Amino acid sequence: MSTKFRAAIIGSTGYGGVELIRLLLSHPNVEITSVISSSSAGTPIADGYPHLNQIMLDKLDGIDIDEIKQKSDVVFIAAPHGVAIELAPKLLDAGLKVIDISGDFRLKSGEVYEQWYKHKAADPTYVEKAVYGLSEVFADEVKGTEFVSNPGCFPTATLLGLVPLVSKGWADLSSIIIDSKSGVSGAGRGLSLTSHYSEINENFLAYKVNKHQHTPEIEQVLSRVAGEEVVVTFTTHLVPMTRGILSTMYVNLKGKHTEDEIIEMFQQYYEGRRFVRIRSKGKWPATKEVWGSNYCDIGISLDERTGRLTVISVIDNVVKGAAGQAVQNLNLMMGWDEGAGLAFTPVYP
Ligand SMILES: NC(=O)C1=CN([C@@H]2O[C@H](COP(=O)(O)OP(=O)(O)OC[C@H]3O[C@@H](n4cnc5c(N)ncnc54)[C@H](OP(=O)(O)O)[C@@H]3O)[C@@H](O)[C@H]2O)C=CC1
Ligand SMILES: CC(=O)N[C@@H](CCC(=O)OP(=O)(O)O)C(=O)O
Repeated sequence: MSTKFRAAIIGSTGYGGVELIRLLLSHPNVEITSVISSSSAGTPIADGYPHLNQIMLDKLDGIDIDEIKQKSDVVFIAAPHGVAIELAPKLLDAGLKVIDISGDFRLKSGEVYEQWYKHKAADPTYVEKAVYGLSEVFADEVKGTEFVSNPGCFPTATLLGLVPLVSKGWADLSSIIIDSKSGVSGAGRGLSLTSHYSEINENFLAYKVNKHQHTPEIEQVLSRVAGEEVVVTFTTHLVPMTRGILSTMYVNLKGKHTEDEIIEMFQQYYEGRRFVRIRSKGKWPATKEVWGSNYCDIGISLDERTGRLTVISVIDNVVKGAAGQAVQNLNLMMGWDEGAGLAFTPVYP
């Protein structure tokens, strides 16, 4: 009998789910014991994803809490908003560990969740239990927890570029502007007009301006780190590529700091955290440099004329922004090597 930790994936037929399959298939401590679909139970997962032929023979299971309990130790939920609100409490009550990659348990205020997600909020008892899994910042809280709420893709890229500055007290908290761009896989596999080839090819557009659901998530974390309320301006854009997020953050500094000093402070903040790489002076990262990997690369530039800092952060939205960080969080929860199953090089070119 296998002694590996058994994982089930709800939403395994989506982009986040299928990336979890890719990562967990090579995880040394984990075995995928159930791939779950709410709409295609009984069919082989490779029917919808032929790249899994001869790699994963499993048929999709339906959603049955008792069966999931029999078959697994941890459940990843990679489904649209609202699904985990119903399922996570049942899975936790059944004694399972849960890692939810949707936004359902990220916001501590139900009122704020309902305002931004236009959906009834989760039971506050379970919201309280959920640990926000921004791995490099909240690792101590993730260690040993049963329930992780995985951060959103834009917040992951953005917060990793802002938290060191805010925690050090070097940022003018009223000045933060975030300009983010995402590849189309961030919108999931479902068809929609904006992800339609002829709409996005040779195109570049802003969307959900001042209305993006990740705004309160970014503000919640920055406020917590700062110890006072932080409000940001956050604009998202869609770019004609498949994977990748690039976030550019503009921040006025409090006090005088040189660029060298700021780069060194970032390097110290992330010392020993292998998945965050701070670029040296004059070097800025590109999405291709993290493609298919769990890295977040950050470049920093100080405009000495204005005293304004520019921080540029890149991730692969499906890996560090979703499935990769979820696996990193499982590793932290279990006390395993943080990089287990994630120690691969970005795909280049
Ligand atoms: N794509 C990305 O880069 C990121 C996505 N996320 C979040 O992760 C979640 C999944 O995203 P993504 O994989 O891109 O989305 P997809 O649209 O690609 O996949 C979502 C999957 O959820 C399943 N699903 C739909 N309805 C239900 C239901 N009622 N119960 C259970 N499962 C259901 C569907 O599969 P089936 O019909 O087979 O059940 C579908 O394949 C979302 O909440 C998203 O916001 C977070 C960070 C990054
Ligand atoms: C390109 C694109 O459409 N991206 C999605 C990201 C959604 C996501 O990953 O985050 P949640 O889990 O918080 O929904 C968006 O902007 O809504």
